[in-house]
Amino acid sequence: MKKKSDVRKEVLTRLSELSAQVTLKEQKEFDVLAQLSAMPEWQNAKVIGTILPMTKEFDTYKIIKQAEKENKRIVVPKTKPERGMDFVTYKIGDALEKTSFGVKEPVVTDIALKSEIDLLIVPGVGFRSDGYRVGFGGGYYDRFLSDFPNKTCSVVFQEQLAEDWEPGEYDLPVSQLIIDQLSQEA
Ligand SMILES: Nc1nc2c(c(=O)[nH]1)N(C=O)[C@@H](CNc1ccc(C(=O)N[C@@H](CCC(=O)O)C(=O)O)cc1)CN2
Ligand SMILES: Nc1ncnc2c1ncn2[C@@H]1O[C@H](COP(=O)(O)OP(=O)(O)OP(=O)(O)O)[C@@H](O)[C@H]1O
Repeated sequence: MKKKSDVRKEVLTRLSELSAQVTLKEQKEFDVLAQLSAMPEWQNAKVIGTILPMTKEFDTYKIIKQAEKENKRIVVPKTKPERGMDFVTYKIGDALEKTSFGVKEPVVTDIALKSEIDLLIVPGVGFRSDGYRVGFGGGYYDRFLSDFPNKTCSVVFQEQLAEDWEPGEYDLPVSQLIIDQLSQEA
């Protein structure tokens, strides 16, 4: 059994390697996007929660562009003191500011109610196949998910799968993982 901190380190190394393979990473992202946008929960969603990505993360701009094409409202996190987050409307081109952690957040804050977010795409570093996740260690999503009423999923590279660790008392699984189907040799 591994510690969550070791899983985080191990997966971040694999994500660095994947980020260097720009074309492979993009192919994986388009593969996952195709699976995601075929889901009934995506098709029925009016409001979708996602993130603004850092370099090693899944390029969620692909997801945001697809959602805009389908006239869906996109909301992304705006962090607050005490490890809280609001989800605020984001459209491509909106003004952003960088937090001390290095994540971009919208300047303007048009906050969505939790119950308005039909589908929340939860970020993470490592994932067990049953949906338990290791994040960057902020605990933001574990807090947010504790009373989130709607569908959750995560978009995941095969490189992020890590089974050999035990979730902690606050950890909550996402209800569905969407994993790239590209073979490692592709
Ligand atoms: N792209 C993206 N946005 C996201 C997340 C994410 O995983 N990915 N988050 C997913 O949760 C939230 C931000 N996550 C964070 C996780 C950890 C720390 C953190 O450890 N902060 C340190 C200080 C770091 C610094 O300022 O350099 C600390 O608070 O001690 C901050 C934010 C919201 N936005
Ligand atoms: N619902 C909660 N209430 C109080 N503390 C919490 C809650 N959820 C998580 N925490 C605390 O937050 C800290 C970070 O949690 P953890 O290591 O699980 O973060 P993570 O899953 O990697 O990050 P994130 O959820 O932001 O992606 C831990 O100390 C944990 O005890």
